Amino acid sequence: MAAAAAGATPATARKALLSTTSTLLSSSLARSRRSLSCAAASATAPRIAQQPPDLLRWVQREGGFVHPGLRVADHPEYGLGVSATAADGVIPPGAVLIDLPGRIPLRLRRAANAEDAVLMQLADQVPEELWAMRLGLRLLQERTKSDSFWWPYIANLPETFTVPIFFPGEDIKNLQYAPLLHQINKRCRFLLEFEKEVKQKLGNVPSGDHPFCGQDVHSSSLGWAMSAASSRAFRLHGEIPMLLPLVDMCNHSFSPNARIVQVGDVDSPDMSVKVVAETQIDQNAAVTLNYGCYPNDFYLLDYGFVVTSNPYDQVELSYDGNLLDAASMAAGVTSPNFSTPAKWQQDILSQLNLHGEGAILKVSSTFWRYSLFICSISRFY
Ligand SMILES: C[S@@+](CC[C@H](N)C(=O)[O-])C[C@H]1O[C@@H](n2cnc3c(N)ncnc32)[C@H](O)[C@@H]1O
Repeated sequence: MAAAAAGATPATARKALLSTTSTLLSSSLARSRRSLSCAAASATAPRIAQQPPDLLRWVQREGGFVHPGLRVADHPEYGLGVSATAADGVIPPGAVLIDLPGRIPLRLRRAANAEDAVLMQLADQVPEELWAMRLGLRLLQERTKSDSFWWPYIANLPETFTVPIFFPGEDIKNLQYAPLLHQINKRCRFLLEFEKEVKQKLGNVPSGDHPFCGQDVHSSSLGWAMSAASSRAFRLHGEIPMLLPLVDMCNHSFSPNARIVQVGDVDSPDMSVKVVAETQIDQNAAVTLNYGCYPNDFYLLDYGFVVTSNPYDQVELSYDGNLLDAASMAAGVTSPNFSTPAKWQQDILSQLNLHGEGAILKVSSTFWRYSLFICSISRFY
């Protein structure tokens, strides 16, 4: 992801907020199942439970199907992953790899009782673009229950996530890409504000209706839950985001060897979610899914990784005449006129969608489009 010549940033305010926020969000996530306090990120994130139950067996016990030639194993770079075993021969295209009955996916549902009603009221306070926080609230609710049906799933989740809201302030600053910084900033600010709203709401709730079993919820536990949902949820029919145990152990590839198929409507009793082999899967090969054709800033923000040579990557460029004038003067140009372009120059900027309030040019990383941009700019001056 290349850096863009974007507008000036309110550096001091942002620095202050981000350093406060990252300190707050990277406090530690305790190992105890019932605790909602949070831990600093590490390269190979430990799981919520030190010795989590076997996820594959749990899925089978709850009526799901797992292809006998599959296992969950460490991936050298991506954490855990699903892969084919060495022993069972190749898996042919079209084979069902995983089949989850409707009771296994975890999603936010309309309120069935008082504690769910409170949860829904909190979820309704979350803007739609932060859908992962809504689903995260549901996950957090299950994480606090001592008898959660989903405990074997939750126990296998990472204790920490490598998404930028948990980066130290210095690392965030080094990202140097204004649209991404804006999103990180927005999320951090939201978490700090939402923590207050949650505390206020829960302060008036009778203990029996408390959606988190009376536990304190703070920005780092909310951040954990939001990151778990953003990096692991899938939207299938009806665009309802769901956490899909075991399926979400599959890592991402733009050339995946498997795909997800939803069978039946999300509310129908016979709904199920399958993972089906798209291509032959060789012994020991990783089972991969395509998480979506998104640019790298999206992948970094929601998933905490970037894809090398991402064909969907793009950068946003904006034209800030004052900033360019200031930079030119700092570089020794005596009278730059970036801030007062002539009519013909404005026309070129307009063609590039760089003229006018809020104008932004999205440039894909494909070489010829960069070249076109550079040619246009060099014609400009
Ligand atoms: C849906 S989970 C997959 C299971 C995960 N590896 C685990 O250990 O639980 C998505 C996360 O896996 C990692 N991941 C998946 N695909 C990746 C890839 N192609 N490159 C780097 N990291 C990847 C990232 O940490 C991402 O947030």
